[in-house]
Amino acid sequence: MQTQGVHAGHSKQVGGSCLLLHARKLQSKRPSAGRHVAIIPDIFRHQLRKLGGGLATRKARTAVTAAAAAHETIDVSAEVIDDRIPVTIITGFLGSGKTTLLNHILTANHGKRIAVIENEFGEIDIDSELVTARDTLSDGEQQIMMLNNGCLCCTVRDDLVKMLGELVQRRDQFDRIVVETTGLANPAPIIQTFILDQDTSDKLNLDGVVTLVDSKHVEQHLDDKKAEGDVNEALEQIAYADRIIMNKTDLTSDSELRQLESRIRTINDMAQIKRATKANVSTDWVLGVGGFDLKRYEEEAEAARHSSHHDHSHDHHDHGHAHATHSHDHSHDHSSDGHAHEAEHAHAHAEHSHDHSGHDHSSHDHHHHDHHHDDRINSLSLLVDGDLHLEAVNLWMGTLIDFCKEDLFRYKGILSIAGWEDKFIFQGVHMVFEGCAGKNWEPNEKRQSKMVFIGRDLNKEVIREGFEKCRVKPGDRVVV
Ligand SMILES: Nc1nc2c(ncn2[C@@H]2O[C@H](COP(=O)(O)OP(=O)(O)OP(=O)(O)O)[C@@H](O)[C@H]2O)c(=O)[nH]1
Repeated sequence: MQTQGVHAGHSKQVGGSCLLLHARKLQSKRPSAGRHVAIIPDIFRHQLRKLGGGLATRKARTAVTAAAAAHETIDVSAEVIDDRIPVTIITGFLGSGKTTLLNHILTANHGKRIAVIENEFGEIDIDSELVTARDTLSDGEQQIMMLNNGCLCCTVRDDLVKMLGELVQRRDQFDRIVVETTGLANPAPIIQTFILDQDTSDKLNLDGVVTLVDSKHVEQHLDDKKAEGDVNEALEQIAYADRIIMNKTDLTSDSELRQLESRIRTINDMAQIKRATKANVSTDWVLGVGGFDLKRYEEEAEAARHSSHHDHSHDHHDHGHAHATHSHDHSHDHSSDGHAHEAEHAHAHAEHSHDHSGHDHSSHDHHHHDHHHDDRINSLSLLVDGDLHLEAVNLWMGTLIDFCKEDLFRYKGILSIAGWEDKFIFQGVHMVFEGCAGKNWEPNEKRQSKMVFIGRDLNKEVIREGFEKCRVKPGDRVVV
């Protein structure tokens, strides 16, 4: 049985406790801290009250409550093995290549035993027949379950929970679960099932959302004007993704692909993107994503930082980043004035990243600036140099989450809090927030805070200004 990353366990099982205890740890370090309520734990408690749990499991909450009642100290550095079953959601618009990817995963040589849940609208099961890989699997290996006659995100959501429960009973027969949604599924409620349903989240760990994009046809679906309140599924499937496969590249030109990638980036500046034909990507890249794992996020950011320092070469074929039309000047001044700026293109990704802290993005010739799309769903990446005031961040984040509510789809960040030796890592889905102390800032490491928000109708200007106001400015009194 594969145990999915010990780090995942650390963040998900004890996300709440490490955060709360971190505040206590600070108190013991600094006598003055006791007078001030640690703000991020406040947000966390607030969300727990509202949602009855979320990303923190019942186990974690019990541990926190018990520890708080007994005034005990929990070893927050202890790694907790996460033995929950990892689940990958494959989504993407009709015909984008989901079943093709599934076949690829089922036949690839990765040594993992996979159970599949296929969702189809109609009563007649066609999709499972298209999973040609099933013919090559022995009876014992066949774990393909069909959820017919309804969509996972609405009518058959309870069936999904039931089916997952059945799989949990047979967990010795496989290592992970892959769920293929219908082409018209809105991934949000499916994701929430894994986060908010207590029994499900206790036993299953949502590893990542992989979205297939039909590079030839997706734009027309993105442009679909929907009535107020209706979901544009193609947009939402991109917005919630941890991995995006721009499939069917054989049907499009390079310049179309660059243009599409720029547009995808404005919708989701958090996901990694790969171009492919026949969904032929490395299975490691789609399985074991750790998309909801704080430690993993920190590691990726770290890798991005190192690669940006040591390797400015780009593999255009692999990640297809739209650099051909960017005019990046890597000799520009990276010493920052520390202002919060919006990085409208992908700069902080494990595979490809730059540290452009503080430089003026408006001076770049970004290809997608020429192509204006009125996508109500988009992403905002912010980066400021220096430290942030704890209380200001608390207030700002709490207000933002409360105000945006369901319009805030996903967000992640790594913050530099004044007076804290370690980084603060957090992520959230709608109003479910999870955060925890990360690694210490290295002595020579530039302290800075970055955040990515993906949502609908986000008021970028207001969010940017709010973030900027959290910065510690020269002469500020820092309260920790
Ligand atoms: N030209 C081309 N065709 C592809 C590629 N990938 C998949 N296809 C074809 O596109 C069609 C749809 O692929 P599927 O994998 O069934 O797509 P899907 O997302 O599962 O489709 P639905 O279940 O209907 O939503 C099939 O005929 C595939 O063979 C590709 O990279 N290039």
